Amino acid sequence: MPSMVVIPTGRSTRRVAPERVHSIICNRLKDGEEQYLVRWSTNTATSKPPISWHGLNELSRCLEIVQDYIDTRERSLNVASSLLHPPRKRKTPDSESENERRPSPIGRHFDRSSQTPSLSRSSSMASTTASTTSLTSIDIYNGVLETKDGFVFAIKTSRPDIPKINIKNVPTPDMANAARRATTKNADVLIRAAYIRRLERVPGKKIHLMNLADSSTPSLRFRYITDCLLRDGVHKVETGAQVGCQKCSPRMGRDIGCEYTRKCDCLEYAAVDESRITDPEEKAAYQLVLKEKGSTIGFPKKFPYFAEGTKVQRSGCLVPFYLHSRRPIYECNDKCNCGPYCRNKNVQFGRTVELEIFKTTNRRGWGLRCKQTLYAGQFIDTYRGEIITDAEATRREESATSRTKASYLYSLDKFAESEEIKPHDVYVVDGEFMGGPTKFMNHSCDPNCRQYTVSYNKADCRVYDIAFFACRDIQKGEELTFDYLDKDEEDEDEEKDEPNEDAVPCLCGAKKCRKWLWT
Ligand SMILES: C[S@@+](CC[C@H](N)C(=O)[O-])C[C@H]1O[C@@H](n2cnc3c(N)ncnc32)[C@H](O)[C@@H]1O
Repeated sequence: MPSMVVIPTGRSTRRVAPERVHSIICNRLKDGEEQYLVRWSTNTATSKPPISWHGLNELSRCLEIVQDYIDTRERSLNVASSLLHPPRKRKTPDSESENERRPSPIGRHFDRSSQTPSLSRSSSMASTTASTTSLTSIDIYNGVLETKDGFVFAIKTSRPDIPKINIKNVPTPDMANAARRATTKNADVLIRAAYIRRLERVPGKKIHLMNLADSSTPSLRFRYITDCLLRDGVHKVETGAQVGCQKCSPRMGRDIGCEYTRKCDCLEYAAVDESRITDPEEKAAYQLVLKEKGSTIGFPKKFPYFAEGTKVQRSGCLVPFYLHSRRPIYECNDKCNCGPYCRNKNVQFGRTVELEIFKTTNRRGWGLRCKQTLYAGQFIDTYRGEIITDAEATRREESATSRTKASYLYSLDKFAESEEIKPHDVYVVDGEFMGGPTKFMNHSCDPNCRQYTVSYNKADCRVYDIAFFACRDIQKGEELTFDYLDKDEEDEDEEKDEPNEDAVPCLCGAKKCRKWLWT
């Protein structure tokens, strides 16, 4: 039988080992200290798992779990209810299912208000007994605590001197009352600081966090990544098979790479720049190609980005032709001969603008805005996450039990029709658990940003980047939004779908708002 360890408070060397924690089920203020009731995992099912109270100094490795608890508690208190709405186009895996195992003390208490708790001693009784034994002085139920290598573990025990409590009866009415009165201010501060530390580690320009609406912080379960992660069953065309432009060189045209050449293989599928076809013979050849739907290789191509030499604020921005079309952009890649400074490389170098994640005040959850003025066509960032199969996306959607979840699933179906990719073979980006700050971009029916397909490998029509560009000049501090429906121009006059029962009301506030996020 392991010996009982009373964890000295104020010693940060001993911390609760998060992998052993099932959930946090209650909070309280004890002698001015915020404490949280940890339910420990057990190997076998039991109605009396070990439970123990811990201060924040012991929970520094478990802040995600504390945050889950606080979020659920807030929802139960109805303070931040209905911030996020059920997704339509794609639903997300339900991290709330985890939360459902971690009932809020308030919700639980109300649910069971007609029941008489079977626990004969309330927590306050337990602490009264505490004065007589060291065991109850730290309020441990159904188990003992042990420390190893600075970590605290709980071990189930049947020692008669340890208070027994059935998990169904936790929180007790006394605990629920105390929880309702207790603040979570210190935990909120620690959670916010942990999130900011993570943002500081994201490469590139600074990402700020601002919340003037409430005390919440975006989920600590989110991991910032710089490249998408390919999950099971997702295959990218090997980089070995990637084709780069071979006939180009770093010293072509005006010393700026592929832009002025007609030889660039990467521009194979780019739009033909008809204004540069002046020779009558070439004009006739081009007409023939158009008629026969032949290859446009060898004709001058429209380059996607403004080159150096244009106005400073335009340099690197999308040219109007691409900005106003839905045409995919093919950038040069590592296999190209044009070298690292080719102007046909832009999105692949990542974000160069300073952003701010902020809490909206009209029930749209978090949003994203820029800390600097952006120009029409300026690249913002890509949408990143786990790339999963359609089957996995469906599984994650179906496992969602909450209808009040935000959607972070984005189908990579740009080439589905042209390449005859079957719907179940289309991959999906899930940006809920890992990704970039664009995860927080909200929808607007009158957006200031637009999403574009950017590919570095024309042989791969299933894995590509989704890149956000400003579609008009954007003032510093303006919220960045895009249209979630991403309709091609030709679809835009399509008849509007009637909203179904799961339709999410749109809160974008635009004059021409379609009223529904997804129908
Ligand atoms: C990709 S997330 C955007 C970030 C999200 N606001 C958050 O806090 O994580 C998409 C979700 O945001 C919410 N949302 C975005 N735009 C909205 C709008 N115009 N009206 C209402 N809800 C919106 C919906 O819950 C939607 O499922």
